[in-house]
Amino acid sequence: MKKVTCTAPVNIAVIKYWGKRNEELILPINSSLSVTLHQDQLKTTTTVAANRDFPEDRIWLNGKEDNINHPRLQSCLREIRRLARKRRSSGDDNISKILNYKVHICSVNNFPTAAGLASSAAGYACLVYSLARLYGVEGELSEIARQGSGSACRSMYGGFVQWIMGEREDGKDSLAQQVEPENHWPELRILILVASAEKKHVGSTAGMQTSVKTSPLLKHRAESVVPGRMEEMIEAIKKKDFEAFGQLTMKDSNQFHATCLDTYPPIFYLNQVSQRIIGLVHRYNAYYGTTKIAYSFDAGPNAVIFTLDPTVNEFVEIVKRSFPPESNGDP
Ligand SMILES: Nc1ncnc2c1ncn2[C@@H]1O[C@H](COP(=O)(O)OP(=O)(O)OP(=O)(O)O)[C@@H](O)[C@H]1O
Ligand SMILES: C[C@@](O)(CCOP(=O)(O)OP(=O)(O)O)CC(=O)O
Repeated sequence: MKKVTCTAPVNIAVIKYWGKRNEELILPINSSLSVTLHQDQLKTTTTVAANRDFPEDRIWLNGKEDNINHPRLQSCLREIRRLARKRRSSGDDNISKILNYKVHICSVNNFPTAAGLASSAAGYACLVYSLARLYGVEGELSEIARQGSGSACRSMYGGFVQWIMGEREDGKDSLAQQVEPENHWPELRILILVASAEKKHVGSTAGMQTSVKTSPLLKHRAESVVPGRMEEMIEAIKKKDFEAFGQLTMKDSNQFHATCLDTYPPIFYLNQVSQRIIGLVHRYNAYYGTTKIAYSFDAGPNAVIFTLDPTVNEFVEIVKRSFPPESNGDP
């Protein structure tokens, strides 16, 4: 038996991906950019084992058996095995044996699954990386992780990562690329305020399909807004300019949720707690006359807060005062 265990962190998009031009290959209608969290925070841990006694491939997600025939899971397995076969044909005998075995995959998220906290990103990045290690496959793996879940390709790298949308129909140029490494902006802090750990009603995949079909705002965003924002965001990150970084992050999150509202029928991911957090952040920044805190919301009500180290304690105190424990269900 051969067994490998790996971990992969969640990434939080500050320029959001929303909408595909190819559903099967998972090719996006716009580029996106994210910050990958540290390995010791929100993460997936996956163990993959290959054994000659396993009669079939199987997967367990958070302790419960899941559907191994899920097309996205099958795409990742097929692509990694294809690369492994290529390696075998170039003379690597160790791989031959394992390629004849079935695999068991066991994956655990240390945070809520399918609650808008990018579990599919960490989950598929971890799956692809673990399988690659099992089969001794190396090289550009973001293209395979992308076929599990679009946002997963960005979790293949640490630090600040862009997913370049690409132009080719076969998706070979739709890849993740590190913009700056993990240690680039050590003062940057990310806090997650969990407004609800419930599974969301409209998943990202289905939600963005409806948006592509019905939202004129999404088309405008992809064609005329995101290209400029990608450039501005990369510059803000390179210069460690929090004012620019924070404002772009909030504006992009707001526009993403505006496209959800522009979708027909509309999709609501934010709830009253999210709206109160947005108000709190803007009041805090207005008080200081500068952007000291920024928020971003994925496809769910949970807030991701970006700030710099000296601001953390004061802001956390304000959140605690605004959402006392007895107000139940709040962060
Ligand atoms: N550890 C994992 N291993 C494999 N697949 C996973 C894992 N975690 C989540 N997934 C898959 O991802 C799905 C959830 O993805 P979905 O996009 O709906 O939510 P999310 O990723 O938590 O939120 P969002 O992408 O909006 O931030 C799960 O139903 C499961 O199929
Ligand atoms: C709002 C988002 O988090 C949407 C993520 O969508 P997914 O990557 O989960 O969607 P699929 O490609 O269909 O699996 C924004 C982002 O992470 O860029």
